[in-house]
Amino acid sequence: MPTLISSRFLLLVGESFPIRRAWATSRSVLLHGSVNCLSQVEPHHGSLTLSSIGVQSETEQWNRSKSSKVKPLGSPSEALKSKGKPLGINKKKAFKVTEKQQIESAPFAAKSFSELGLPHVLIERLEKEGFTVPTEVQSAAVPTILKNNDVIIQSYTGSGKTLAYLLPILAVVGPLRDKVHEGNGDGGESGKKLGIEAVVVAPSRELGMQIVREFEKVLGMDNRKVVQQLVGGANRTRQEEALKKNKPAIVVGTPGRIAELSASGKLRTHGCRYLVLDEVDELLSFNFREDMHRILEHVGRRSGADPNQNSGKAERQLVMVSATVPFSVVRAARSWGCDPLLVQAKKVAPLEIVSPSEPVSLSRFPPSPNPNSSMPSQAAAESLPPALQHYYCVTRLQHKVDTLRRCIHALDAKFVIAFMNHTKQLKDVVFKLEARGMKAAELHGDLGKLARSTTLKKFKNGEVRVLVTNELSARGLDVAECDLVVNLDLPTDSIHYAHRAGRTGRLGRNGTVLTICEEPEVFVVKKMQKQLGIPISSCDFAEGKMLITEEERTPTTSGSEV
Ligand SMILES: Nc1ncnc2c1ncn2[C@@H]1O[C@H](COP(=O)(O)OP(=O)(O)OP(=O)(O)O)[C@@H](O)[C@H]1O
Repeated sequence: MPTLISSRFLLLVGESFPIRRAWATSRSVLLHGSVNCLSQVEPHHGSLTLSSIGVQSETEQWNRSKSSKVKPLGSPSEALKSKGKPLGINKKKAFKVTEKQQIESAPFAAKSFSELGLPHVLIERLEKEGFTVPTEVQSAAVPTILKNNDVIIQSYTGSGKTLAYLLPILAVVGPLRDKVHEGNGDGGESGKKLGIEAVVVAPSRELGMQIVREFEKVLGMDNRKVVQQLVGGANRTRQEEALKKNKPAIVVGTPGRIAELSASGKLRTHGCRYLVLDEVDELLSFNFREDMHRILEHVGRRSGADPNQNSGKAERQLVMVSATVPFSVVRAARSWGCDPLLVQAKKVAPLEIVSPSEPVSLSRFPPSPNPNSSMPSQAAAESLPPALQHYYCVTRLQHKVDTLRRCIHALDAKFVIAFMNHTKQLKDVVFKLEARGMKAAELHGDLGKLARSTTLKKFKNGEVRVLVTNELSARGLDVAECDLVVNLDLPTDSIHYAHRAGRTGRLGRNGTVLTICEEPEVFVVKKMQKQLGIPISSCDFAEGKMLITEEERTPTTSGSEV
């Protein structure tokens, strides 16, 4: 589209470019792994890393002076180096910059799991499964939860929040637990006799199943019956039978099914020690209101205990988890938890925002006492993995799918998630992509459980290249290889943008996010760019290449000023 980009400075990836554009160009180099481009940059600046080009702290970079575009080389994390396997999605094309860039951006703390107070047997299991170094948020969360604190865990997508709560639970519950805890409560060799000891709630079946698999991975095949899935859409009678037969110590499920089983008396959770709310901001949305109320009132609450009394609160440990923690979550934590702490990648702090007497609202982002609160935007900014690169492309509605296809070819993306807002249109996009020879499949809530899990399996094993989906897949879905996220429709706000974007660039890997929009929608992209404090560069596709448009950079403002 020459007319669209003619007035701006244009970068054609793989061709010559002036060295003064090193910052923007370096991003393209990393994106495409083009040795041609690299060779033109290196003689002037030495080898580049993510931090050296400022991508790791893009917000900072964005706000800083334009003259200091190339930073000095930082030292790679020893912790990740010791893992010995590169995380890159472009492994085959990798050149020396790529590995350093990935190491730099990986969220690992320079610690081992043994420093976190976990039992030896659990650490052995972790090592067997290839988990040798905790991520930063795991290093902060595990000891904090082990000390019996109620917590909110907030860290960006793909930073390992699941293990951050799963490990301290397994340190106390089930066969891998610390023997110190053996004499506690009713006691029991495998922990089974104690009944349900941990309830983990997730907003979707897919996420629930994924959490179960993570538990099973750590527990090992022999112990996998310690955890039981209770997701909606699955056969309820079979779940009830499994509860009776296996007597699991941990259940993971969706709010509806857990509340249903609890109300019917088939799931007894009054003696439960842990209640985990994964994707808590989603769980507190209006849709889940009644079920969440039942769960919060019953799990870990002995019958007869007054929920308004502190004594009632202390019976269970509450763990709330999300990449985005809006005001409503802080309020919920204060109301339902006991002096909860906020755990982030490198810090643990008390919640100071709302007085404990304030009522909990189970609606999404309720009006806060401070109408100018920038909490949602701040939360979104902190939820983004640092190694992501963000672009937008302007096109007409009828050309969106073609732009998607050209983008996939230009970036040679292998695992693509394309988001839309309306379920009805997903099929049409799949049809168009397949007609052009690209393997695609739709994934949405109207499909049955089996169809959903089959599609997801096919996507994960590479049979399907493009997963066309809606908000269902925006949260929690962990497909490590996902290298491209495309917004075919604009997300409703920066929080939704952050969760969609977070399906790529997981655990320090590279990732690209492209928003395909029409001209009148560009202002929305600009607004999200400001709210998130990230650069979202304009781009186009021609001759199988990505053209990145250099735009005038305006300083970002905080979310509250937008
Ligand atoms: N210490 C670790 N070492 C290696 N891999 C890890 C480690 N911790 C987590 N992972 C892996 O990283 C991936 C991302 O973890 P996880 O899904 O828990 O991220 P998350 O922060 O919960 O993301 P989201 O916010 O999108 O739900 C998973 O595949 C997980 O198995």
